[in-house]
Amino acid sequence: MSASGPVAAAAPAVVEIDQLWSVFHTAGRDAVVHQDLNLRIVAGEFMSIVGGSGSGKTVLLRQILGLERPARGSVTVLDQPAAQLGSEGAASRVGMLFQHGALFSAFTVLENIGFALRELGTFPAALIRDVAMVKLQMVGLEPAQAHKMPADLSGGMVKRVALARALVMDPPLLLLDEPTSGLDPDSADGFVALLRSLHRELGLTVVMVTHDLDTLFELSTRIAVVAEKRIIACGTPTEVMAHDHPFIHDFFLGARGQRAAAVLRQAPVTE
Ligand SMILES: Nc1ncnc2c1ncn2[C@@H]1O[C@H](COP(=O)(O)OP(=O)(O)OP(=O)(O)O)[C@@H](O)[C@H]1O
Repeated sequence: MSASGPVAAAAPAVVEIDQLWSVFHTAGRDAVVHQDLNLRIVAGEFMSIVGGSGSGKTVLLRQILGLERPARGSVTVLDQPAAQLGSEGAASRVGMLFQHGALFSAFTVLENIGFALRELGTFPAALIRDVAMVKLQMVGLEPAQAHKMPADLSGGMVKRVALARALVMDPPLLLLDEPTSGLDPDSADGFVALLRSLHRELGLTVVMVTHDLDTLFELSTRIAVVAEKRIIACGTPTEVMAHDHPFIHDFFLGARGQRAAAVLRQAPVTE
């Protein structure tokens, strides 16, 4: 069933963004990044956010994480204002994969993965180790990697460890910021395959920011396009590509976009 079909339409909202304004006060003036931006992301979908450089994609992810506050409007995540997610327990609701992995360099792989559980201060160390070990294997890493330091990992392994850390508390919502950036083509393909299988097997709702068209077409059930401070188009990849807007035209219909879109014709993404 396509994500835009009746099941997805009837699914509960995991993220509800209503009339959002994001405003930064810099150098004595207000810079408006989002103006009356609306977006609804439902359970089980893989929503990608695309837009030009500086269009406000990362700020949107930070709003969903509760790291930025709406100047006006609202951002609701799992029926709660995003700003109230707080740091305590937030990892059980939303997992975030930052662009460069952002591992703690002084911690081992296993310590990185178990970080959010350790911070809670309520679980015995042995249990945290066991859970972290399960997550390590879930992202396709061998137990032998558990005691390595981040500096000894390849780029692809760093991303996998960061993903295991984001999922350590089994959050229903996963945010990905440029998940394949900095990876060589083979590692990127492997990571995309992992994201695709975890999305399906764990029933995750995923929100991803990416510039990479191959990643976009391989994974997205829907795409939201940010331009002119709002969402100018939102729908299945095919629906969005049919939209008549100069950014969409340049982004999708250039030679690179056409090549990447060929994957849609071979194997349409389904839930
Ligand atoms: N903390 C901040 N203070 C002031 N301005 C900010 C802040 N964070 C972001 N901005 C501004 O908001 C705008 C949107 O930034 P954002 O990082 O969301 O863009 P983006 O779409 O993710 O860009 P890119 O694709 O280049 O990463 C930019 O003009 C940026 O300078």
